[in-house]
Amino acid sequence: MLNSIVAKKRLEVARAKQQVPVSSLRSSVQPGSFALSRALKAREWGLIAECKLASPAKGTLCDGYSAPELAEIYTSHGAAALSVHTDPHFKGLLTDIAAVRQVTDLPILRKDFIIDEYQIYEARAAGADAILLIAAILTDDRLLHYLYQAWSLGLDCLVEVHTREELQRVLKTPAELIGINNRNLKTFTTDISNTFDLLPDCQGARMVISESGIQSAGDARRLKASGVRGILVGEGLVRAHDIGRKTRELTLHEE
Ligand SMILES: O=P(O)(O)OC[C@@H](O)[C@@H](O)c1c[nH]c2ccccc12
Repeated sequence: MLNSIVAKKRLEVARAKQQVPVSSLRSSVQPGSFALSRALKAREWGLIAECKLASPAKGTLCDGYSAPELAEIYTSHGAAALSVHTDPHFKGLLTDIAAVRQVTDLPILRKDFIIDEYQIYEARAAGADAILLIAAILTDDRLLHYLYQAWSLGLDCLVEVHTREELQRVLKTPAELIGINNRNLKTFTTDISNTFDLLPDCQGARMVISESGIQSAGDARRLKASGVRGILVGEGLVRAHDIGRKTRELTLHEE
């Protein structure tokens, strides 16, 4: 599945480059100001709430709300930042970032499969503050190159790992934000114990975000107690009976 998504992504990027060449995209970009890392540093605990309308494994997850409608709910209920899917397998579009930007001042992470520098310019041109870099689909050289490329545009990078081997590779880079994905991208099953397993290996000044499969305030509390700085949650929010209330719950607002 991951391989087929990446193969389609290459075609998608090739088409986009034909429509808007990298030179014009580059000249239209205003640098960002590292809003995601600033927001996370300003608090002990942060919820990155994801606008996730569908997933390849489960199909439609949310048909009652659009990405900007979800963004408004998340913003008014205390999320620290937003993640916006821009890949079609998740019913996402690049234009969703600009639409979400219209309704919120929170930092926006572009959630996609970044395999080309072009997508980093696209992300910033669309108004994103951060990108996801997935270690499993990037070589060491590319990962490092994209990190510096993003930073030169004032964009933060959430660098995602699922295994200890990926984490060791990422620890050799200066990545500041590490996302431990609890979802195995090959089987799509989730288990939050993956965060507890890998967390002790994350040394230094890195901030760790636990990603995927997080459902309850209990999960959030256990992750916070273990030293994680925040969580990235999609399904647990969009499938909740009361999305605003679930958002508030995962911000651990009462504590
Ligand atoms: O919906 P969940 O289980 O809360 O997961 C959110 C987020 O972590 C997930 O969408 C995600 C994390 N990394 C990814 C990489 C590709 C696609 C999707 C993802």
